[in-house]
Amino acid sequence: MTAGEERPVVVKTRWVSAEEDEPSAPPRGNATAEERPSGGCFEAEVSLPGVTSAESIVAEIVTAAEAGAPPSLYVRAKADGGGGASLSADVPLPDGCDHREISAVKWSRKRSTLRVRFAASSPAAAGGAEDDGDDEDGAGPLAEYLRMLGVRDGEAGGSEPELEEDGDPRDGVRDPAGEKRENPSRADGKTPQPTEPTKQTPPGRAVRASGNKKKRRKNAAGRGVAATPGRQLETPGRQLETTRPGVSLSELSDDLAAQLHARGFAHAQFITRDAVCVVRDEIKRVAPLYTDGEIWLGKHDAGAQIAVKSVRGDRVFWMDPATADGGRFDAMRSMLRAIDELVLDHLARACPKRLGGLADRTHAMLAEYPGRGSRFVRHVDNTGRDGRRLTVLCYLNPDYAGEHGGALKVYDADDADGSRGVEVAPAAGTIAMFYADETPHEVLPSARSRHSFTVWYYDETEFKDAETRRGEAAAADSRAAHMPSVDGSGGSDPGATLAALDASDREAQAFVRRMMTQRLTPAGAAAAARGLGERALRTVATVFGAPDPASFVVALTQMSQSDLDELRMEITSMGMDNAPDAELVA
Ligand SMILES: O=C(O)CCC(=O)C(=O)O
Ligand SMILES: [Fe+2]
Repeated sequence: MTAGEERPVVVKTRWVSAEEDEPSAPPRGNATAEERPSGGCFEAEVSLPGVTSAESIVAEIVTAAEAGAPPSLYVRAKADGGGGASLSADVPLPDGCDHREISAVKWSRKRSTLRVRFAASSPAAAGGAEDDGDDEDGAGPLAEYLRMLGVRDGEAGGSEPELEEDGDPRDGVRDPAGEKRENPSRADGKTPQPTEPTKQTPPGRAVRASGNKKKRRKNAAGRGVAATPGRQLETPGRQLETTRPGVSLSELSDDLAAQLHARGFAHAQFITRDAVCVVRDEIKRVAPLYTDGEIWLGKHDAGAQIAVKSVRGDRVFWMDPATADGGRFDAMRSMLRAIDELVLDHLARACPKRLGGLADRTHAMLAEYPGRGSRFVRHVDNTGRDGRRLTVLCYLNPDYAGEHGGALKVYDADDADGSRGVEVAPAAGTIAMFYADETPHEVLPSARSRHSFTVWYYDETEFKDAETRRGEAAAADSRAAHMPSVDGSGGSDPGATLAALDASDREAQAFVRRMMTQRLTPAGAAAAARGLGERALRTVATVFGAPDPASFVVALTQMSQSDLDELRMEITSMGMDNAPDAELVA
């Protein structure tokens, strides 16, 4: 364990027997750290004196750079008051503890302790649990859990007493599958606000919607979809906005337009639950093709596109027309046609000022938030004038219930402190839309798998301007491979964002990932940085906020381990803290 710089951090570890781990079991004597019981779990309790909110804790599992070193639970936090002392603890995880399987997390605000339980690995899993060099899961579920704790813990207090409870350590222990969890959103509907990251959702391979407007209008009969009466969903402590009685496409458009006028976003029941089931059945076929949703870390002109699960936890698949037209996605295509008609023919007329210039759209992005607290922190989709004007989502969750969490939370464009967010349940067939260039929104932690698809409609003029800028940038710098290509010329696989990254981007990305998921020494990090190509190093320096590549390498060599840890944590928690020089762009 490494104690923090200014305050003592006490770490207690122990093996917990299966009986004690079972919430309904009567208390038993604890197993000691040495006696590993069969079944049960390994528990690490980290006391963080002076820390009063889970929001100021970042925790992750790090795998050491050196072969053979055990993975560890690395916790860093800021104490309140007096300049906010930094605390950190590095808890090596013993053999027999599956560092990939967090079975419970509890934050006790009263005692300022964070308790994390890991499943005991089965003999077969124990072998497989060794670091295989795949760092994808490094910052995984624990960080997400902590975000959930942050959501539940806070000033408003009250509705989730187990988080504040001292006493029996079994209190408040959570089921990672979310089975027994209450809605992870705070009862007052508020979510702790990261200072707002500017963030965009990637258009992927953007395309013009097939055909011209007239043709689309002709095709968009909306067959196979029908609006139906909505229902109200309740969740402990608050009511989610959901749906309203179904109507025709033009009536639906009138309603949505009125909502857009009044508050900048809109939602309604769009397709039936049955239609949702058919679509879900269709998209099962592409399930293996989903890849991690990515965000852009860095600035507009330099950065790396990477997956940061704690910021954006979905997996996505871009459905290009060739796939959609392949004859196997009839319901999906029918739904898209109906949405095109709704937006391009009805809403564009009803909201001429903001939507009158809509012409084309991106491919449909299928997304799944896999549960386990996966979320997408508050962001605005289009902060770079990339042409996207309207975001349209349709939710594909036939059995959604409020306690599953995962609500879309939408804020007024001028709601800087995020106090006036409205939650929309991702219930089967609900359509939601908002202005892509001005509406902050987030996906609250989802305890269950949550499916949706999204299309972004372009404003023609802004899009053309963006295209011109991209053309210029591409001529100057082939990094334009990052940017959407309207004609699909950037590659043949719209799902594989990574494929569009050139070699130096990949190099930069690998370095950033390594920095975020492995506990490198400063010398090791500097050596790795020196090994980067010139352009990758430039990108990486920008991501880490260095003025230039050389200073970045020098800074790494001069850093202490705790400086480096701090830097890593800053990057890991981007989006929570909005590191000052960085933009988050998805
Ligand atoms: O799924 C949602 O409700 C919103 C997702 C989102 O904000 C995005 O993909 O940019
Ligand atoms: Fe978004």
